[in-house]
Amino acid sequence: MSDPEEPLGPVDATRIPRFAGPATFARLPRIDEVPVGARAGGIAVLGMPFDAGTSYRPGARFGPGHIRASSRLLRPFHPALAVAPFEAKQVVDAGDLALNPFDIEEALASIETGVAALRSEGLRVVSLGGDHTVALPVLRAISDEVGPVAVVHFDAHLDTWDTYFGAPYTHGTPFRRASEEGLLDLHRCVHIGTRGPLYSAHDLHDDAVLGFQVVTADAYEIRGVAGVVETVRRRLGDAPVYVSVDVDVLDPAFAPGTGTPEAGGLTSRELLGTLRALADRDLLGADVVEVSPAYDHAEITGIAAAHIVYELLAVMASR
Ligand SMILES: N=C(N)NCCCC(=O)O
Ligand SMILES: [Zn+2]
Ligand SMILES: [Zn+2]
Repeated sequence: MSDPEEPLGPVDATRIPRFAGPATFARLPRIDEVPVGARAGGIAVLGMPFDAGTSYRPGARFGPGHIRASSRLLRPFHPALAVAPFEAKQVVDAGDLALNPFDIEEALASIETGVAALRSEGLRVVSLGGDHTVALPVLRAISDEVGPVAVVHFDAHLDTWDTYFGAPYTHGTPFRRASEEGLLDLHRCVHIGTRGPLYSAHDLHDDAVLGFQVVTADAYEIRGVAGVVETVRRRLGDAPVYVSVDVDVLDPAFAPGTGTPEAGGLTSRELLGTLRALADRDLLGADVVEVSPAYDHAEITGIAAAHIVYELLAVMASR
């Protein structure tokens, strides 16, 4: 029997093979297996199978299941941070939200309600996308509680464009809408890993007005992880942060399974190292989005995404 005082942890891989048993993230307990009182102060991993906001390759609606399937090999101890995240915090898999694939605004409302419900139980939420549109309603739910939020946004793209085909809610527009809606701390938001062609030079001007500083992918070549981290820390001050990770921030060599791939991206090691440097921060929540398994090979993208989620959980458990 498990000790009711201790967090209920993942299935023990030395007793039940990794390729057997429940298909939750990292083989963690389902939310309904942990009493409400024991969940408070914990972390919920929440699937958002939604890709009606994609502008190019679809398929991110299958991202949550793919990330979970690729998370079976994760182990309980994070050596670089010296933390056992599933012992330090009660982490649960809250399953997937049921999101209307034909009505974007209804889907966004369902996400906001779903995240708010978990947060009202005292759980922080790590979202598994889904396309990047899902970040907007998550920020609505968090900002509704704590006011304008500092966002660290890892992405090849700015995602502060205005509309596509006249549509305001897409995966290329969540951070413009968030800024317009007053959800962002305009002095404390930063993009990391930006690269590739834009629509026009105005894109960068608009982006700065909307509240973002840009750290390009090239900055890693010039200044390394430590240099990037220094810039980010200066931007954030000591504010609590929301971390949004579009898996296309990684080079397509490290994450081919995504909707809008761009050459010249980060290595997995650079991304994990940058996330790790946030371990002394108060993380309000996080997402890992844009995993599109139909374009993945040998679980390359799924494994990268599972490790990104694990890094985020370890960072959250470090404080
Ligand atoms: N959020 C992601 N992954 N991509 C946005 C790209 C929008 C475009 O097609 O220009
Ligand atoms: Zn992107
Ligand atoms: Zn994005």
